[in-house]
Amino acid sequence: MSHTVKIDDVVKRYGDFVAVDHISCDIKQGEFFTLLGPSGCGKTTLLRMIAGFNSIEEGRIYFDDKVINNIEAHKRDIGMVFQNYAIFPHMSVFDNVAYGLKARKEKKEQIGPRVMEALKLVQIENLKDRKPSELSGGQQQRVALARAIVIRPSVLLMDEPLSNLDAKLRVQMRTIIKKLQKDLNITTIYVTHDQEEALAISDRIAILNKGKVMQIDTPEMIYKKPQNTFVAGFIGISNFMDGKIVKMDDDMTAHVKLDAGMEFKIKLKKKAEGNIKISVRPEQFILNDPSAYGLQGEISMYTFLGDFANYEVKLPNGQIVEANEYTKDIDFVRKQGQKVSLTFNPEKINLFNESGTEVLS
Ligand SMILES: Nc1ncnc2c1ncn2[C@@H]1O[C@H](COP(=O)(O)OP(=O)(O)OP(=O)(O)O)[C@@H](O)[C@H]1O
Repeated sequence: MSHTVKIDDVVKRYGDFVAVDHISCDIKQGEFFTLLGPSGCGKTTLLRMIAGFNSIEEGRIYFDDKVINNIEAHKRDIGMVFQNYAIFPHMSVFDNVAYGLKARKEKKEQIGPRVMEALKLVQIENLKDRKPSELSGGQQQRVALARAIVIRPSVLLMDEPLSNLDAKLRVQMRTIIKKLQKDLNITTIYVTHDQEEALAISDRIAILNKGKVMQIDTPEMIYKKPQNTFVAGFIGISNFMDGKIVKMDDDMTAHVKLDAGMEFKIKLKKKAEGNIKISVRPEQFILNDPSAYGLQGEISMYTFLGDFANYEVKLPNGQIVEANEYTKDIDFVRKQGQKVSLTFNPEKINLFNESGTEVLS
């Protein structure tokens, strides 16, 4: 049975530098949980702490209700997949996968069927006699995956397993990994810097920045309801605009005036005043004729992208925003230099405090 993993206020320092800065999160049994963030945010360091390759200086990590801080890596019952495959070049595919079972002194008659079962799960049973040098990158990564799951680990850890593969193979492999993870129901912690991959593959994502957790949520909530401007800016495209709350009604409706010249009303979770920031996704802008109410702008660039067009729109204050519009009919594609008015549904945007650290809407 696979474990829950509880990370409780853990810290890792390299000298004065804090690589993992009081991180906490609860990972459910069978969950596909991803650590996502820019380079150097501490995701590999945290994964290695869970694996037992890095010491845990402060805080605790639990597998179910057992503290694992002082348990050696090879006794933690984890499977690991790395970016560089880390398979043995002199051994056949079969022997690579069998290695972990032999090391655990599994019964001889069990090894063959278990290896074949794992190879079948990653769809490379026909390659069992090949050497790694006779395999493509994607096939090598399947060997690494088979080797990690053959021991039936309680927790599966993966560190950028797809980043050495080309784009098409990455998409294929992530589907295989996701399906395999669900079929085996193994609690999985996955590290990536690729936001699309994280959104596609995860049950929940922890967004990290500078060693701290910025948000833990489902992919959909991370995209639609970022808790701060870091997450809004890191995931997908967000147009940030400055403004002011000019009036607050008793029912928490804020009257907002944007510096770029438009007023709108938005329901907030709590009372607020003064300067604020909003973020608007390109697909949330509604483009209208210039006579209509909204932010008045001029299209400074457009890119036709098949089912939608992407426009850069220059606002009167000089700011350029990105807006997308579906192009069911090519005749409706707007052109450079054309004047437009932009509006949005306030329920679809996010409003943050001035420093961007807290979502207020
Ligand atoms: N052994 C070490 N000694 C000193 N600093 C380290 C060491 N290992 C990592 N760091 C630093 O800790 C920070 C976090 O590193 P980590 O490898 O966890 O980042 P990451 O989020 O996985 O980034 P990437 O996506 O680039 O792999 C980085 O700033 C890194 O330079």
